[in-house]
Amino acid sequence: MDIILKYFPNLTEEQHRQFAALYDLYTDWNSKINVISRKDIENLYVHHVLHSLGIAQVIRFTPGTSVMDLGTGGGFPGVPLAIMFPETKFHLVDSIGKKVRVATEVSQAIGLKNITFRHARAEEEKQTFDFVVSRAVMPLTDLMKIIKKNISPKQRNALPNGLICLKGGELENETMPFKQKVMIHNLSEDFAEEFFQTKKVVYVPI
Ligand SMILES: C[S@@+](CC[C@H](N)C(=O)[O-])C[C@H]1O[C@@H](n2cnc3c(N)ncnc32)[C@H](O)[C@@H]1O
Repeated sequence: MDIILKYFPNLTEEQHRQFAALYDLYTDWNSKINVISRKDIENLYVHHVLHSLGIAQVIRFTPGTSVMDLGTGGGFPGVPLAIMFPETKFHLVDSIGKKVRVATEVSQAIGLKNITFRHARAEEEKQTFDFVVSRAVMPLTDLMKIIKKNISPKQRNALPNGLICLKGGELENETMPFKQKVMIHNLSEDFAEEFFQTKKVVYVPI
């Protein structure tokens, strides 16, 4: 938890309480339904919570914005982002029902009001959003094909919208089709310590 405060020292009391509660909740749920590798649960704050918040280093979602988390698993990056941006609406989608259950239970236990869930393949989700976020789910080009239908058409003077994902490895080929507009942000070591080698936030405005 200290590592979250190091990078986000201005949390409200409510956010502090919510982040602090995650450890016991995920430890408990993870012993019943595996959403985080069991030996990694000790690293919950660095490998999962802080890593998810890497997206908050790149974009501050403005109040009223809507965000879908595609392939959220046990709630990453969606749950930490929903705590960080209480005025933004998050919709977390995953094709594995028991993972969605864990994310739902954790969110209810900490009293998150700005979050909804869907147990479905993202291909079936028809709602539109300002942004889609995703961590460790599929290559950029596959994500793009799926989410084209989910990004709200841009209005005149609209705020930016697009796809933001946590990525690792060689991105040259993966980002090639989006070369002109892709923005790549390197996370610091604390934010991305060894986790899936995903040390970059890739933002493709649409
Ligand atoms: C490696 S896990 C990552 C989970 C989470 N994003 C995280 O970083 O902890 C990949 C997740 O994507 C989900 N997934 C893969 N393809 C999907 C699809 N087409 N629609 C919805 N969920 C999908 C899987 O069920 C799985 O939970």
